[in-house]
Amino acid sequence: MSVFTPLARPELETFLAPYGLGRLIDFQGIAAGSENTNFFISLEQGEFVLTLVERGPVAEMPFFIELLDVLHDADLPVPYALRTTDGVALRELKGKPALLQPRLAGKHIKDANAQHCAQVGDLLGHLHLATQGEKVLERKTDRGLDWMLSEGAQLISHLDDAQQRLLQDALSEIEAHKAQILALPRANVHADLFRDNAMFEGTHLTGLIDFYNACSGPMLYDVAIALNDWCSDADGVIDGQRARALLGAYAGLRPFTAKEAELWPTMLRVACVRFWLSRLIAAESFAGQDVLIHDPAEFEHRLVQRQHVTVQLPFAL
Ligand SMILES: Nc1ncnc2c1ncn2[C@@H]1O[C@H](COP(=O)(O)OP(=O)(O)O)[C@@H](O)[C@H]1O
Ligand SMILES: N[C@@H](CCOP(=O)(O)O)C(=O)O
Repeated sequence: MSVFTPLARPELETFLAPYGLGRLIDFQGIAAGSENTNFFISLEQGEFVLTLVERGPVAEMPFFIELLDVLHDADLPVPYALRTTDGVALRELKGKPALLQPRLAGKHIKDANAQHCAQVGDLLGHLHLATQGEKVLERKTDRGLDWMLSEGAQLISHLDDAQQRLLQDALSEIEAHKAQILALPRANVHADLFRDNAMFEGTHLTGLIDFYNACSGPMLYDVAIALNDWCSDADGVIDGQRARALLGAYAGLRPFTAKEAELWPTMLRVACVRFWLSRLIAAESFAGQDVLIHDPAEFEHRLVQRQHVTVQLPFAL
């Protein structure tokens, strides 16, 4: 489980009092998640989630709070930091940055179908429309192309021969296309829109959570990250029906450009490298600990399958 910082009822009651949301009825640590400590909190006035930020870009909490405010104001189903009666959003508990957010309805789904994927494409399109161009809130990702190149170069000797060839080819491709990728149309990107960061009621998308990888960057990168998770089968092969549903819904809101269509296969591979590397690093650094570790091989297989991309971007000449 991933409750890194346990909390006792009295300290929680003291922390929650300034929100003016009534007495604490119940609270429960959330086992899912791998970065932060989260609790479901029942107060007299509703259901909430308390997050203690454990690692990652702690100093950049004001960016995440501002971005979620923008998206909430755009009526997107995202959490946002509730304010105390004195107007404070970012607080501290047990020495960690702490946020109280509304609890969103719905649950994660494991087996996505084309309807789920269309909803994901639609939400991603709205997220990008709300933040693209001059509206973008700048934040450089800490897991961008330079990070991939330097971490990849360090990790490559830990891999077997076939894996080394696969990774080396992908790193060379990143190096060769870096400038073109960074010149693609930009917005704020979630950068981690996996099934375990979205919630559904039936086929209705009710929540997008976990914005701690959000940054400013190429919108196509976000589409590739989402498609790699939502539209892959167990062997990493892209499911054409789900992929067309996601891409079609997205393109209905924001048509892809010619340059995006050209870089699409490359971007799918870049998005595989990003999570193959972060999972390899997590598997090494958290080995033997009680922390949720995702299987790095899943992205190795997806990267193998992305060597020949048959699902093109819907792009009108
Ligand atoms: N605002 C929210 N509403 C409902 N559930 C939430 C909310 N925030 C987090 N959760 C639940 O907590 C789990 C872990 O949250 P997440 O942000 O993914 O953690 P981590 O940053 O540690 O990966 C999610 O899978 C979800 O079930
Ligand atoms: N969704 C990711 C985990 C989040 O990435 P991280 O780099 O912030 O750990 C995955 O499934 O690997």
